Amino acid sequence: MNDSLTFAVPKGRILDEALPVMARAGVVPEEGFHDKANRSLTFATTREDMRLIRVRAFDVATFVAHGAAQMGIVGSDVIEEFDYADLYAPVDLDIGHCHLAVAEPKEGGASIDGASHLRVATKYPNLTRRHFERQGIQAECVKLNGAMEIAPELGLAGRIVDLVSTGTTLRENGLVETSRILDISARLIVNRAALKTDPRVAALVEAFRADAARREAA
Ligand SMILES: Nc1ncnc2c1ncn2[C@@H]1O[C@H](COP(=O)(O)OP(=O)(O)OP(=O)(O)O)[C@@H](O)[C@H]1O
Ligand SMILES: O=P(O)(O)OC[C@H]1O[C@H](OP(=O)(O)OP(=O)(O)O)[C@H](O)[C@@H]1O
Repeated sequence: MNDSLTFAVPKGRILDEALPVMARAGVVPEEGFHDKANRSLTFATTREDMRLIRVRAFDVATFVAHGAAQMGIVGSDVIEEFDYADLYAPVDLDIGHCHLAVAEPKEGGASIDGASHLRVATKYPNLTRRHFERQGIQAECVKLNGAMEIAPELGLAGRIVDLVSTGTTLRENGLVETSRILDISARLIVNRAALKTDPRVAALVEAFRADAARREAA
């Protein structure tokens, strides 16, 4: 099997935590990867048969689900939002911990919504709709790609659904968390067809799994 393997990583905040985990499984980028001025999106690794691509977090799942990359690392928020049938997430990497939550203005601004219909600003419309449906509430989602926290103050939506880690962003924007939807951590993801047909993918899954088990036991 001479085809090159492609491993997708998110360009943002998970990356620093992911690199040591990848290294322990034998996935090590070549020089140039850490150079902030480098605009290249594809990088060689110390394995001749593997390259890395560095893309937006949501796009990691899309590349892997379509088999354009055989494997990658992404937050479980992204996996749950897309729910791609061709994605398999076999290893919890125990990094990138945060949670998805509903938040509203501290001063009760969300009360402008009716009881059975809400407008919510979020990057996660599917998870948001599912969460409110479970309570018999129809959520109208306004899709934003960042800075959700300013939406209530500007009257775009009464509530937001966003990621929370320390809670600082909510606090500094006058919001309070009202319910927790999902606990999140980063996962190794693989394309199901690639896992079945390429033994190198199965071997890498085992390497990540063994490392996670070692860390859990430590
Ligand atoms: N505050 C946080 N603390 C810990 N993990 C977080 C936090 N915010 C986001 N994450 C995790 O990091 C992922 C976002 O990764 P990253 O920052 O690489 O995204 P990105 O591709 O830069 O985002 P964007 O598409 O918005 O540019 C989320 O999907 C989530 O799993
Ligand atoms: O609870 P905290 O520790 O304050 O973290 C939460 C913030 O982190 C994430 O944003 P990020 O910094 O990734 O920027 P983004 O808005 O561009 O997604 C998230 O969307 C929140 O805004």
